[in-house]
Amino acid sequence: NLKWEKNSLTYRIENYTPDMSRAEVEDSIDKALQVWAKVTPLRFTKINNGTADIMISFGRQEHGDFYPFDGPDGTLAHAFAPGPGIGGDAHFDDDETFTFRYVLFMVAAHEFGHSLGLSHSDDPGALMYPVYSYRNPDTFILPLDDVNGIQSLYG
Ligand SMILES: CC(C)C[C@H](C(=O)NO)C(=O)N[C@@H](CC(=O)O)C(=O)NCc1ccccc1
Ligand SMILES: [Ca+2]
Ligand SMILES: [Zn+2]
Ligand SMILES: [Zn+2]
Repeated sequence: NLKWEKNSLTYRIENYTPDMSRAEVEDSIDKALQVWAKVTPLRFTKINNGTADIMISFGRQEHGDFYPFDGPDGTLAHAFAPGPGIGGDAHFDDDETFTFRYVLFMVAAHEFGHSLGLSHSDDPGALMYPVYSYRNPDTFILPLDDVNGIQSLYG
C-alpha cells in the first residue's frame, strides 16, 4: 500500500457538477475528508489555485487520463493512490446525478479512501466495499474495517 509520507495534505476542487450548488459540493467534499481525518493524524487544507495533493474534478467519458468514464451508472468515480502528479487525485463521473441516485458525500468518502492508499474491502459493510450503498451522511460512522485499514497506514 502506497501512502502519504506527510500528515498535512492539500486539496483543490477544480470544477463543479451542475447537480448541486458549489456550497453543497464543498460541504460534501469537506465532510468526506473529515471522515478520514477523524481517525488518523491526517489534516486537509483547501487551496483554490495551483496544484494540490488531492485534485478533485468532475468529468465525463474521456477526461484526460487513461480511464475514460462510462456514462450514467457503472463507474461513478475513481481515485489514484498516493504519489506525485495524478497520485491522490479523485475524478467523479459527471454523467452521474450526484444528489438523488448517488450522494456525493458517500462516493467522495470512498474515493478519498483510495486517495489515501486503501484498496477495496471484501467486507460488505465497509465503505471501501466496491459497490455503492447509501448511508445517511449525518449519521454515518466509519465502519471498523475501514478504521483498521486506514490506521494500518497512518495510525
Ligand atoms: C474499478 C473502479 C474504477 C470502480 C469504481 C471505484 O471503485 N472507484 O473507487 C466505481 O465507480 N465503482 C462503483 C461500483 C462499480 O462500478 O461496480 C461505485 O459504486 N463506486 C463508488 C462507491 C463504492 C462504494 C461505496 C461508495 C461509493
Ligand atoms: Ca458512470
Ligand atoms: Zn480520471
Ligand atoms: Zn473504489
